[in-house]
This record gives sequence, structure tokens and C-alpha cells, in this order.
Amino acid sequence: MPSLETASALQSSKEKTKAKQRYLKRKKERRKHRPKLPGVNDDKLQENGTEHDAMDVEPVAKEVSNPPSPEKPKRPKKRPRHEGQEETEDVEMELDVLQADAPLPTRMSPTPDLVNALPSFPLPALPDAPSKSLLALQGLDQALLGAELVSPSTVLPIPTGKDDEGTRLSEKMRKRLRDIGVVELFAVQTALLPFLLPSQGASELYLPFNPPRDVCVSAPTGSGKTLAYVLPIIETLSSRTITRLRALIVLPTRDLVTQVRETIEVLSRGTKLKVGTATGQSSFAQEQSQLIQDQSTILLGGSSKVDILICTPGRLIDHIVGTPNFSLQHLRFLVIDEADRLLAQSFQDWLAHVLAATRPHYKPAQKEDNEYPNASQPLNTLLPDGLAPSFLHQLPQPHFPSFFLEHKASSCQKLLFSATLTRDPGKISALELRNPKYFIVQGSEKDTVGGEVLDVVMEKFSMPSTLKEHMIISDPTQKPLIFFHLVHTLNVTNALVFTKSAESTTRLVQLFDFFEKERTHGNGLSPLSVRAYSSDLPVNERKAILENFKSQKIHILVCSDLISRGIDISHVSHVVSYDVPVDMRKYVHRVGRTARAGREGDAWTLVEQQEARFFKQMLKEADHLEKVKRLRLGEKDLAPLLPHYEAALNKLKDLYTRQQN
Ligand SMILES: Nc1ncnc2c1ncn2[C@@H]1O[C@H](COP(=O)(O)OP(=O)(O)OP(=O)(O)O)[C@@H](O)[C@H]1O
Repeated sequence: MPSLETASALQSSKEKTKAKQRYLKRKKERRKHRPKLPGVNDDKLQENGTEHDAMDVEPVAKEVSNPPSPEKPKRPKKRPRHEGQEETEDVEMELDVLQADAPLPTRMSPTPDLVNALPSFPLPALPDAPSKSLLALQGLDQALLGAELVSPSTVLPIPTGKDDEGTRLSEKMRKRLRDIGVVELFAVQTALLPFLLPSQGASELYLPFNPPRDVCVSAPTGSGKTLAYVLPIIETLSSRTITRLRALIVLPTRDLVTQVRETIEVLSRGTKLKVGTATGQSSFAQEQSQLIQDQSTILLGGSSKVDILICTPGRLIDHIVGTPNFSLQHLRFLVIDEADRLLAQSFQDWLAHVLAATRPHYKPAQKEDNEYPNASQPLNTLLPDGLAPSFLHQLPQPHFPSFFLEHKASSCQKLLFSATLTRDPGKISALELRNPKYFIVQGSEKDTVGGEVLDVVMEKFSMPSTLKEHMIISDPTQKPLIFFHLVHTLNVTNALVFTKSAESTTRLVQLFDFFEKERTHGNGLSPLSVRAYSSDLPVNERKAILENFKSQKIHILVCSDLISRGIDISHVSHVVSYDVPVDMRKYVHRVGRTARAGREGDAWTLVEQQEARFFKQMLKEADHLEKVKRLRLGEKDLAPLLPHYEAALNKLKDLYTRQQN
């Protein structure tokens, strides 16, 4: 008979055996349900002892990975398992986490009590996403972060006496300005003039040992950016004795070239400065003869009939590449107006060509001999045509004094202007700016330091404070009727109307004409005049239309985005976006055709129902949604014009049917 001790030992061993059997049974079942992995066999697991590790750890790890905490923290995502990777890796990984983050007993029991007692360890959490504004500041040019901020309300009176009182303008220039009605400098001019016309060395044409800093300006539409560069250019160049190409102004369209030329001609009256344009309006040979004095002799210093050249980029490249003695080495100013638009234009890689032509070692086009003269040429054939200081050291004359051979910097100062200045660091770096100085004219409502810079960076562009903005959301079929309502009930005339295409322009103008005939038929009223303005029209016709619009013989001008930038017509009191603009920049430039130079103006956008979400979102992203007031029109408002509209619509249908047959 077994003793009591032995019996209890036997009993306990039996229980242990039973427990072990229960455990083995459970394990067998678990293994049955476990998916088979390639290359792993259960026998092997048992043999090498991994089985025991798995047995000890697996249940705990599984429990702990879902801690019974009231606020269940999210389980971190498992590492993606690679093909052929074994399942045991998961176990090891979870064990690693446990060991790293919490003190664990050496052997753990899978009982729920113990699991509950375990401290809930912190799970890895994703850091908060950085704010949009923080991201926008990443990688930005430090110069932009240190921009000089200018309040749009800043003005500086232009004095009549001897003292320039900080304007840095000569007495002659101040008189000329007063003669055309400019009695004070606007904000952007107040900031730029002292910078571009320092009291010391203001009129120096070459600054080889102290080259000037480049300048980038962001200021609202109609704020006077043109005078901010035209005045310093005229003031600096008027002291020159020899005519050389010293200022180059690049603009995106011919209309803008004409406009800037008119401004320069008015303000340079009484100086000897000569102004030229290159836009491709006249033949290439004609332009060449207007720009170059001597095309037949090889002149290292180039030859020019003009001091200031205003041009579009395409034609400029043609001259750089194909006009003998056309040289940019004497440039003191390179202005890129509407800079973001021009930098977006890559044709012929115009910017790289222009920058290269301002540097030494650039080989300008020569009539026959495309090479520089060599050292064997006599000195007197090289000197009379005058090289710019920064080009001197490349002269192939070993016996020159060291002054000539010393490296000197180019005196060309780049000036960039836009109401929607690009923040794209890639585009800015292509300009190779020299220690650039930024000026931002922007009234920010933000009380944070640098709010204005952030606004520019985040493309939240500043609008003229005198501008009122409205939107009308409507059914697309009602848009023409709503437009007629604006014209006749809300007196929206002296208006520029923007459409999305030339076809849309033609249709609207035709319908408007029919409508006016219906409206004025037999009642003695005179119809309003509406005209289309598009890039398809010949230059002379475009010019005549603009003249008639300025003199108010044409009441409404319907156009594409061709003239949405830069064009300055003072009496435009309304801008209508008949079709919504595709992006915020376009919106800013369109609405900026009114409310210029401190005048009042209204902008209207007709939004089709299906476009409303996009348009509002666009405004919201630019922090501008509250500024655009929604006008709701009911059937009652539109009823009085409905009969004329329906009659006009029928006539338009007849016309199109006839044209198709
Ligand atoms: N100091 C001033 N006093 C009065 N009028 C001015 C002054 N400066 C500029 N103007 C007038 O303001 C108008 C707008 O100027 P400008 O065309 O230079 O604007 P802008 O900033 O270039 O606009 P945009 O970005 O639309 O091209 C022009 O008619 C110009 O003659």
C-alpha cells in the first residue's frame, strides 16, 4: 500500500499529467488551426526547442497586445510580413517590445489576473502632423523669411522744393510727376526708391566692386509697381553719356510692353534716354535696325541705339541669338514684371539665355566671324567699343595691367515684381539672385510675427482694400440673363468681362447684341456697346478697341485671360468673371483690373451650381471666402428682362442653325 505521502505525490503527479495532457491537447488544436508556412514543420519546431519559447510567450504577448485599459490605445500596425518570412518573427517582435518597455517577470503566466496586473505600457504613437503653415516655411529662401513688410497705407508726399524729403527723386522728376497728377508716392514706391536710389552712388552705372542686391517685390494689383521700377531706372540712367543697353524690362504680353513704354516715354521726357521695344510686331530686320547702331563691325562691347529695351521673352531670345552686337553686358537693371507668369514660361529656356548673356564668356552673335578676336589682334581694334568692367578680364591680352584682368562682378541688378509672387524655391533659384531683398506690401490681419510672409508663402494674396467682391450661384442656363440683370439693374458698365474661351466670348457678345436690340427696339433707348477682345484679333484692331473702351465708346469688353494681367485702364469700375477662374492667381489678376490706385471697384463672379464647391474651396484655401459676398437673385428679380432675353436667345439659335446649314 502506498504511504500517504506517496499517495498524495501520486495524486499530484496524476493531476500534473492530466493538466499536461489538457495543455498538449489545446496545443495540438492550436497547431491544427495555425496556417502552414512554407519551410516550417512542426516536428522541427519541437526538436529545436522553439516550441517551448513559443508556448511561454505567445499567449501573454497576445493578451498584452490588447491591454484591458478603459481607453483602448490603438494597436501599432504590424510590420508587413515579407514572403517566406516565418510567423515566429511576430512573436519575437512582440517580445522585443515587451522587454524594451516594461519590466516583466522571467516566466509569465497566461492567467487574466496577471495580465490585468501588468502595467499598460505606452504604445508608439505618431507625432502630431506639422501644420500646413510650418510645412510651407520649409526649404524657403531665408531672404523671403527676412522680407521687409510694407503697410499698403504708407504714402510719401512728393515735395516741390529743393529738398527731396526722402523720395530720392530729382527736382526735374518730381516736377514731371506732379505734371501728370502724381503728388505722392504709393507704399511700394516709398519702400523701393530709397533702396534702389541710395544717396551715395545713386547714379553709378557700374558697381563692379560693390554689386547691387537683387530685389523681389510682392504687392497687390494696381498698387503702382510699374513706377516703382521705372522711376529708379530713369533717375539712374539719365546721367549716362554713351547710349548702351542698360535696362531690360521683360513682360509677358505685347499689350503690357506698349503700356510700360508709354509710361517711360512720359517720364523720361527732357532726358536723352532712348527707349525701344522688341515684341515681334514688326519684322526681325526692322527691329534689328531700330535697336543696333552698327551690325557690321565686330564690337566686343556691343552696340545699341537704345538705353532701355522693353520686350517679350520670345523676341528677346531671337535678338540674343541672332542680332550681331546685341549685348547685355552693360545692363544695370533687369526687370522681370509679372515674374511668376514669366517664370512659368519655359519657351526656348529664355531665362537661362538672358542670364548667360549678362555674364562674361558669353559669345554674342557676330556677322561672319563667330569667335572673339584673338591675342594677335592689335589693341586699338578692341578698346574703342568699350567692354563692361565685368567683361574686361576675358580680353586675350597678356600684357594688360592687372586691373583689367582682375575679376569684377556684373553690375546688373535683377528686379522681380508680381501681385502673386511665386514661392517656388526651384523657380527662384533659377534666377541666380544676388543676396536678394524682398519687399512685401500686404496688410495682414494676423497678429503673429511674419504673418505677411506666411500669407505670401501660403499664396494668400493681398487684394486692394477698395475692392468689393461678390458671387452669384446660378443655373448655367440663367447665366446670360443674370449678366444682363447686372448690366441693367446694378449698372455694371465700364466693365471687363472674363470668359473661359474665345468661343464663349463670341457667343456672349452675339447674344448681348441681340438682347440690346430687343431691349431698345422702338422705345428711343440707345443700346449699350459690347465688344470682344481676344488674342486672335490683329494688333491694330486690338489697339483701336482698347482706345474706344478707354474713351467709353465701348461700355463692356469681353475678353479671355489674355489681358487679365497688368493692363491698367483707370475707368474700369467692374470686373465680371462670367466663367469662374481656374485658380486663385487668375482670380487675383482678373479682379485686380478694377479698384486700382486707390479707386473703388466691384468684382462679380458668376458661379454655376456644379462649380460652387470648387470655387468656394479655392477661396477658402486662400483665406478669402468671407470677403466674397453672395448675392441671391430670385425669379422676380430677373422677370423684367426675361422677354427680351428669350427673344435674343431665339435669334441666336436661328443664327447658329443658319451657320450650320
Ligand atoms: N504714386 C502714384 N500716384 C497716383 N497714381 C499712381 C501712383 N503710382 C501709380 N499710379 C497709377 O496707379 C495705376 C496702377 O499702377 P500699376 O499699373 O503700376 O499697378 P501694378 O501694381 O503694376 O498693378 P498690376 O499688378 O495689376 O500690374 C496706374 O494707372 C498708375 O499710373
